[in-house]
Amino acid sequence: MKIAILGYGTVGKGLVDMIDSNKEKRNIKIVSILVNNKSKHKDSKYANLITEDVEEVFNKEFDILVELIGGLNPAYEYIKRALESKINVVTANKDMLAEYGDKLVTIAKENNVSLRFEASVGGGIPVLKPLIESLEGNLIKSMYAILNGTTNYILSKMYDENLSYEEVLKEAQELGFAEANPESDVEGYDAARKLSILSTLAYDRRVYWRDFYLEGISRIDMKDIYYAKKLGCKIKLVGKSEISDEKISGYVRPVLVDNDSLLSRVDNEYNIVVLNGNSVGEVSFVGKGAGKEPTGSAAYADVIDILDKRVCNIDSFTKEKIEVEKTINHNCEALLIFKSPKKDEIIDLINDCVYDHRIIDSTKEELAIMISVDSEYEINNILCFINNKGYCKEYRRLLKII
Ligand SMILES: NC(=O)C1=CN([C@@H]2O[C@H](COP(=O)(O)OP(=O)(O)OC[C@H]3O[C@@H](n4cnc5c(N)ncnc54)[C@H](OP(=O)(O)O)[C@@H]3O)[C@@H](O)[C@H]2O)C=CC1
Ligand SMILES: N[C@@H](CC=O)C(=O)O
Repeated sequence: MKIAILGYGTVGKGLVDMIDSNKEKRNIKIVSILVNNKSKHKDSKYANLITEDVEEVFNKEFDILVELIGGLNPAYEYIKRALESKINVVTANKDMLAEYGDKLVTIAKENNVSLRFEASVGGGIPVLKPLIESLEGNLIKSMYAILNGTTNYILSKMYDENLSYEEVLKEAQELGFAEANPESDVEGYDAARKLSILSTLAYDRRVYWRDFYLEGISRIDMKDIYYAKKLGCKIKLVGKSEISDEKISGYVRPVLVDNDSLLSRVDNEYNIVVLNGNSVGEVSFVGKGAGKEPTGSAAYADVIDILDKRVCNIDSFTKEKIEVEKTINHNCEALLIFKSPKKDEIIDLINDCVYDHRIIDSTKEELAIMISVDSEYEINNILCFINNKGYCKEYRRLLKII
């Protein structure tokens, strides 16, 4: 089996190492490796196969194209070209799947070749294959997950080691966890794209990532961590979606999770996906969600599946787009934090509106109150009243998973 690899960065190197360490078992020959800047790779393993010219790659003969460049362009053009030339494709590119999954799946089908993307969700965790194959007979009703290694790493280090957001983001970049533009990680886009891929496959409807409620971690500071600790919780960037009555609801947002919960035990670059099927009940998949070896392992598994001629059904991408409800319409708890001198007025107003609430902290600068309500609409109303009355313009809210 001959393969060409586009991209020789974190994941590309992880894949090449795995191919090499399994040489005795599998006969996979790398014919070409495309990079952006060849001079960076002059001392690399396989330096003789490295090129900056994509035509040089496509002039070679190969059975699988592995796309590990990232981003939409030129990756889309290269994947499309390979599929149209009846070449199988493996990719780790969730940006691409989330945006153009429907188009690419159609092209792959028309040309009778495989498009595999296990590494695009959950790094090294085998989750797409079990979802598509092992759980095929289940109706998946809901899922919740930690889907971004970089943000989980940042939140863990802020919590455990009191390190600043900026310091840990830099570390996550050096470790190869972060995207080329880390805004994708910290603003939650990456997690939302992964949640949309999972949701599309799980609910057999095309779920578009921008339709989820979306909030990242870039505004989480040490004060939020302080409140989380005080409440016996951690803060995690969680993605959640569910289907009911032909409607999907879903979000990616930072939430408080109890210290003894499943999510709370998933730290650093680890990810977790919990799926709820009608027959199987809850099943969880946990493992490293980012980094060279884990993601290389997932891409390698896709190559092997193609080599062994195992095909899987990913038609859900071509189904009609389904509407997504962004607001939580069942009971929830939230920590509201107000920066305002009008604390008494805010407390009185909350007293009038919410039966179940408790003050967590009240200092000269800040008031923190935990409230329990029947839906997120109530929280929005309270914040709207407070704002309209001019009591506070600067507030934050952190939902708690219950
Ligand atoms: N890092 C991770 O943990 C994970 C990453 N992914 C996904 O895997 C993919 C690759 O990520 P990662 O390995 O981290 O990225 P890197 O930035 O480490 O590597 C990207 C590689 O692609 C090459 N490249 C970039 N742009 C071009 C271009 N226009 N033409 C040719 N080559 C190009 C770069 O060349 P050069 O070396 O010359 O700069 C580099 O070799 C992305 O889609 C990412 O989202 C998925 C799961 C986990
Ligand atoms: N930047 C991503 C890499 C893997 O998908 C992450 O941090 O999870």
